[in-house]
This record gives sequence, C-alpha cells and structure tokens, in this order.
Amino acid sequence: MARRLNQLRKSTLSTHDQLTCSSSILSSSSPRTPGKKVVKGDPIITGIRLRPFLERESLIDDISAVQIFENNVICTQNGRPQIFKFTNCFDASANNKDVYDGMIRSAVLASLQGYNTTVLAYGQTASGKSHSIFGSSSEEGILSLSIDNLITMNANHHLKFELSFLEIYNEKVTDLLAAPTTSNEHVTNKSTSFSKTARTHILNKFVSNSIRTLEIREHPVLGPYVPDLKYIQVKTKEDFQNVLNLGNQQRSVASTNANQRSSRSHAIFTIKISRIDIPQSITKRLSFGVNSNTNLTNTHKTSILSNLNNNKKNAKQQAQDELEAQCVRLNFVDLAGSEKSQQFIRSKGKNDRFAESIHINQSLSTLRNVIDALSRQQHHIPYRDSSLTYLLKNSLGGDAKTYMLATISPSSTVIDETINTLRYAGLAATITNVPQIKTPHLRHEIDELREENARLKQELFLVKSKSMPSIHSTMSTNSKTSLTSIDECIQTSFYNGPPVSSEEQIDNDEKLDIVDEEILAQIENQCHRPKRQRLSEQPLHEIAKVRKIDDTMLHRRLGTILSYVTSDYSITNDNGILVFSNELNINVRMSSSSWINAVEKFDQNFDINSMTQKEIVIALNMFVDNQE
Ligand SMILES: Nc1ncnc2c1ncn2[C@@H]1O[C@H](COP(=O)(O)OP(=O)(O)OP(=O)(O)O)[C@@H](O)[C@H]1O
Repeated sequence: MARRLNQLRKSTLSTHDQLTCSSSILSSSSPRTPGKKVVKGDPIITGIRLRPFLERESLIDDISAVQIFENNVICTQNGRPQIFKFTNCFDASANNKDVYDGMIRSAVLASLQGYNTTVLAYGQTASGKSHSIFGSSSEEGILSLSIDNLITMNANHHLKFELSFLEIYNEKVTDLLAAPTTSNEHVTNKSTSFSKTARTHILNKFVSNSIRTLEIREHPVLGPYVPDLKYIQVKTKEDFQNVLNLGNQQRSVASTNANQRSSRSHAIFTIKISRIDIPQSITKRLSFGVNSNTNLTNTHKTSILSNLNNNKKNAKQQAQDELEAQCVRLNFVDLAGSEKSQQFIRSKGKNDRFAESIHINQSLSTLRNVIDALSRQQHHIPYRDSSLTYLLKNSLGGDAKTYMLATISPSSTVIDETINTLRYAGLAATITNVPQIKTPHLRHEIDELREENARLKQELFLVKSKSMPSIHSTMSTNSKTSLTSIDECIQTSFYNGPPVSSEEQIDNDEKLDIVDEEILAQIENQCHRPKRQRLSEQPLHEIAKVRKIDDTMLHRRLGTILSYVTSDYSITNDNGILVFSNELNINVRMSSSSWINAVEKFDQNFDINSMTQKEIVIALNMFVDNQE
C-alpha cells in the first residue's frame, strides 16, 4: 500500500509539468474575455466519481488509465499523464453513501434552506450516472438517500414533498408518471398475429401515441417549466419507491422501440418541497370559484359577468403562481451518455439511430455550448437551442444551486471520452450561479431567531461561567419561551420576505459568523481555557485513535446523557446519531465528530445532575459543531 502511494506520489511529482500543461489545456477550452467582470455568486460545485472496473472489462484484460489521488484525477493517455484537480473526488472504492455524504447532502440542505437545487450526473455511457442517482439492487442511490434525509428532517411534518419524473428523448419531453393513453398489453396481444417487423412498427406507433409529449413554457417569474407535468405527493420512503418504480416502468415501456433508450435519453427526477401551511392571502384567492352562469339574457350583464370571471381567473392564476414561486425544487438529472454522435453512428449504422444521435448530440452539444458560453461570460447563452438546456436554464448560470457529478470509467479504451468529461466538468466549475432563496415567507422570523439564538448562547455561557446553579432559573421569561420554539422554527428554515441575493446572504452569514466568533472568544476568555481545535470530519475510530479515546466509552457516555432526555434515539451506520423527540421538539442528526465534541464539551462544562431535560438538550445542541 505504502509502495503504491509512493509510486503515485512520484507520478504526481513527475507530472507537475504536465499539470501546468493540462491547466493550459483547460484554460484554452475556456478562454477568459479580457477584463471580464467578476461575478459574485456560487460556482457550480463539481465532483468526479471513478467507477470500478466492470467484470466484462476485467475479462478482456483492460488496464486502468485513471487514478484518483486526493483531489487529483490522473489520466494516462498515450503513455502521457495529465492531472485534473477537483474539490470533490471519489475513487473506485467509494459507494453511493460516500458520494452522498461528501457532496450531495449539502445539496439537500440547500433545498431545505429555500434554494432551487439541481444535481447533474454527467459522463459517458456506462460510467455510472444512473448507478449513482438511482442505485442498484444492492445499493441505494443518492436520490433515495436524499429522500431518506428529507423525510427524517421533516419529523414535524411541516413540509410537503411531491415528485415528478420526466424524460427528454429526441428533444421531446414525456411525463413518466402520467398513465399512458392506451394499455401496452392490449397492443402487444392484438399484434401477436403480425410479423415481427409489422409488430415492431405497430409497437413503435403505439409507444409514440401512448406517451404524451409535453410542452415547455417560460413563466416570467418561475422561468422555464412543464405546465402539465404530474406531481405525486409522498410521505414515506415506500411511497417514493412506488413513484420511482412507476416512472422506471414507463421508461422501460418506451425502451421497447429503442433498445437501451435510457442511455440516450435525459431523465429529470424532481422533488418539489413546499410548506404545508399556505399563507391565508393565497388560500383565499385559490378558493375563488369561477361562476359560469348560463341563464343570462342580457348582453350587458353577460359582459360584466364575463369580466368578473376573468378577474377571478386571473386572481386564481396569480395565487397559483405565487404558490409555485414559494415551492423549492430539488432536481436530479441523469444525462444521456456524453460520447460523440460519431460513435453512435459507427456502432449502430442505422438511419433512425442517426436521427436519434443528432438529437442527443443536439442536447449535449447545446449543454456544452451553454457551459462554454457561461464560462466565457458571453452575452448570448443558447439555452433555447435544446429542450434540456431550456429546462435547466435556472440551474446553469441562473438563480439555483447546482452540483455536477461527473462520472468516469477507469478503462484505457475510453480515455479520450474520460478526458473530455473532465474538461467539461472543469469548465462547469468556473460557472457562477447567483442563488436566490425561493420561499420568502419566514425570512424575518429566521433572522430574528438567529440573533436570538446567538444571544441565548451567550446568556447560557455567561450563566455557566458564574457557576450555574440552574440555567433555567437565571434566564429571562422571554428567553425561555424563545428557546422552546427555536429548534422548531429553524428546522423549517424557509425564508420570508423579499428574495435575498446570495451576496446579501453571504454578508448575513459572515456577520453571524463574526458574532459567533466573538461570543466564543468571550467565553474562552471567561473560562480561561485555550482555544480548542475544531475536529475535522474523520471516521470515529480514527479520531478515537488520535485522541487515545475509547469510542465505545464515548458511545456509552452519550447514551447516558441522552437517557436523561429521551429513549428515542439511534446510532446510524456512520456512527452518527439520530435523536427523535417530538415532545421536546428536537430532531438532531449529529455526525460522529460532532457528537464526540458535544459530549466532551458537555462534560467539561456542565453537571448533568443539576440540569433539567430541556437544559441538557440546549447545552448539547450548543456544542454540536455541525448539526445536520
Ligand atoms: N460505482 C459503481 N460501483 C459498481 N458498479 C457500478 C458503479 N458505477 C457503475 N456501475 C455499473 O456499471 C454499469 C453501467 O452503469 P450505469 O448504467 O450507471 O451507467 P450510465 O453512465 O448511467 O450509462 P448510460 O449513459 O448508458 O445510462 C452498470 O452495470 C452499473 O451497475
């Protein structure tokens, strides 16, 4: 192992010059306009995932041309190594959970904060896009893990989740959750007396008739959307699985007329998140009935009534738009294989395949053109040149948060495509979005709660530093009341008020960080303790080893503390901890390093025997570095 690492290190050093060279390749594919303005916002977050060798590749003695070493992806093409640097790299040993924890979890959290968020899986055919998003029989995909996380975090049932699943194939958008217009069985049974060619023809016709093609429209506020797309509400993981199965079933019905269609179509799975409690101002307008009085005789009366009805219709439409604008969408996009159309033409050599490849190529080449134009900050971005880019307009250089997971194969036979993928992922990382919070109806409350939270933290510590007889008894009544509702409100962290620009948001966050820092500094001074170093996210056993702490002892200690609070908690696979207690209004998911820190700090600062349950929860929460 050490020898392997040394070899890789050497190869990294010896390829330092190549790095400069490959950086220049990268920059040559994204030449910067001289003097272009610096756009403030969030870059598209990119990650690279290398899949393991497949059995069939091992059988033909294919050799690995790609290695991942820390944040470097090292590709060997014609004996010449090239290095690409990325912030998130997952090697062949990573599973979907690792990808979720390392990159996608923050996308889910962003959507809960009120941002429209998109996760794009980009890469050539068979590089692992679908495996990452949808998983396999033996492994959950990042989509399922995201749903899991969302459902767990919605313990108070304040949020509603609705799912849609669409496919873009040959530039046409189809709804994978809408029932087909006729039954497939009916057609296949009826067609049994036909020859194979005639049956294929009938089936093709049936498929194109039974699957409704949808239009894309652009709304002035919402941006491009598919008006008639079906959304299905889900409450449990089982509901989600049923929706996914339904969509996949429809997708496979469509595949009968185009083998492995899924490889050449784009699929967009959307989780629409909204609050259960709709503001009254909207509910009223939504319930407006539109009268159709057919007994009118007087023309004048008719025209007045028709105007009234139109106004009602407009008010209803407006209310619906307002409601839509307050929903957040978390999209998972499984793109078609990114290889060049030439390969399709060569491998298939058929006319219909040619048309198909042109469409796929149109979508993907437009996607590349859009990425290219955005990275160069050009004025015209060709979003409308393909259905895919039109629908993803807000996710590419718009107001959404975007994550791109580029999947690559280790095989030496496809190294050109792998390098292509890495180049586009590199370009995508230079694109800046300006994310806007979409759900404006809690903003002021959240701002106030954050301030209140910081103030209470300070109050709590000050009380503690004066030997703390009982936190509760020294707190103001207001503080006690606020503390009760803080957890609940922060959990449902949908904003209220006008949309905040990401700049403002960063500014607010920075201010809050400064306040936090100041409070911590004050506390450190008061407690005369040296500043503690923050723990990095490491596996539990590693932290325990470095700190010479017995992790089972820590588990036990946490168990004891929690048993004062609730009996409803569980240890997760990654040694994190999930606490449920509706009665106490807590729903805490701590990672291993967070709760180790929390337990240690708790023990150093508090005497559990002199505290109420509520105080224990507050104190524990206060010490969690990274509450998720
Ligand atoms: N990380 C992984 N671990 C194990 N097997 C994987 C992994 N990634 C991909 N595979 C396997 O590789 C094969 C191709 O993967 P997948 O279908 O996800 O590719 P894809 O990029 O979605 O292809 P396409 O563009 O054709 O849809 C599948 O058999 C899948 O199970």
